[in-house]
Amino acid sequence: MDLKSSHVSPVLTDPIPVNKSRLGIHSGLLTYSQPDSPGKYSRTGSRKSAGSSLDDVRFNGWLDAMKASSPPRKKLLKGSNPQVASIDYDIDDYLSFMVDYPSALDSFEKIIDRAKSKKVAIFLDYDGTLSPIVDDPDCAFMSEAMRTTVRSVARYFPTAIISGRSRDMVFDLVKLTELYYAGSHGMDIIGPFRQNSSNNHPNCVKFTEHQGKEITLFQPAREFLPMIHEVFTTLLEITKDIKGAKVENHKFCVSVHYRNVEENNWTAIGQRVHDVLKNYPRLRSTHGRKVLEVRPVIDWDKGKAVEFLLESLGLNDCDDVLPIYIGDDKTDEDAFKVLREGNRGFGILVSSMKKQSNAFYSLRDPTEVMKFLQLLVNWKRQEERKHGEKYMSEL
Ligand SMILES: O=P(O)(O)OC[C@H]1O[C@H](O[C@H]2O[C@H](CO)[C@@H](O)[C@H](O)[C@H]2O)[C@H](O)[C@@H](O)[C@@H]1O
Repeated sequence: MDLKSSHVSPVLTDPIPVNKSRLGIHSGLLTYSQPDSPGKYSRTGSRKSAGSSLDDVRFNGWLDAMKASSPPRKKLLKGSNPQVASIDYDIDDYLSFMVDYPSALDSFEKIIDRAKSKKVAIFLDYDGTLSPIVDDPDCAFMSEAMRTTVRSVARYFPTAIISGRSRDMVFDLVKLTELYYAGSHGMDIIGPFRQNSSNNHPNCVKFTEHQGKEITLFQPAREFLPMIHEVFTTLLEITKDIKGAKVENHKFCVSVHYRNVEENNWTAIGQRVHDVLKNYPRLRSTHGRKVLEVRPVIDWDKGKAVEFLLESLGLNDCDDVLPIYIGDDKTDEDAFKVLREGNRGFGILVSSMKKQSNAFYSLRDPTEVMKFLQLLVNWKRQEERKHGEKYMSEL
């Protein structure tokens, strides 16, 4: 990706393909009143004009996806922690999944074979990767052991966290200054400053930290801030009567959680989000783990954020760089895809269930992620020790 030469805003101008087909499927019943005024930043009517039946089809697709993010549990492995929300271990499925996406722990030798004499860069998702999935998003804490491990990783490799949460929120959870952070699915990045790189992009602001370090703030969806705030307020209001619903403002995107909502209310929650978005053709919704994520329609995602950070780090088009991205949900697929298609590194999917992915390897849960990161650190330490010994013997 050459951000430098294009200087094109990632904001797309005409996001909604107009499909005129009418399939005549009736929509679900609304149990709430839509706000009279669509709000200052919305553009009423443009989605509605595509026909309500088309909306119904789209909505039904949403409902399927909402259900798909919550597959039924079958056989639970022993020793599961009851406080951890989603341990959907099905042993048979998991074993067949491992054939397609081998364990990164079992394949560690193979991985370091590729890493030898390369600069390894580490990209980490937060929820479900560094912290276990729990019922309350405010309580998704990472363990001290994981924090210590991530700190060691950052000592040896350039390391960034790329999360759907707001950048401030993910920093408050991780609390490590040694890393780079990208919040709101990569739409809010704090990265290193590099002259003559994508940092010259118009959406980049360079500034100097209090310790004197020059850094770059990149926010490609800045113009959406008031719109996102407005949508957040609306979604908060119209879901407040649904028990268990939770709406989070992540600055450049909004999360609507239904993990704690009774399944027979999922239609209502999906329908309300869907109806609000009819008034905002420049926003779309994606599916995470029992969460609908409302975000700007811009050509920017976690994959683009990886490319941006690699370029900022001076690691973009080198054959001697091996980026590794570890993540657990659909939004991480954009990053896996960038690495797979560019044949430049690989993704590791954190999952205990069978899934289709652009990743190459898998890890079952954050505990395995921590083991993998520790193996990487130990390997790097040994490499450095070997080089040190070789250097001394040559003196
Ligand atoms: O990109 P990520 O760092 O993985 O963030 C994705 C979403 O993570 C959070 O929600 C998820 O984790 C919660 C805590 O374990 C869980 O309760 C929820 O069901 C999951 O969807 C976060 O709250 C969302 O805003 C992020 O978009």
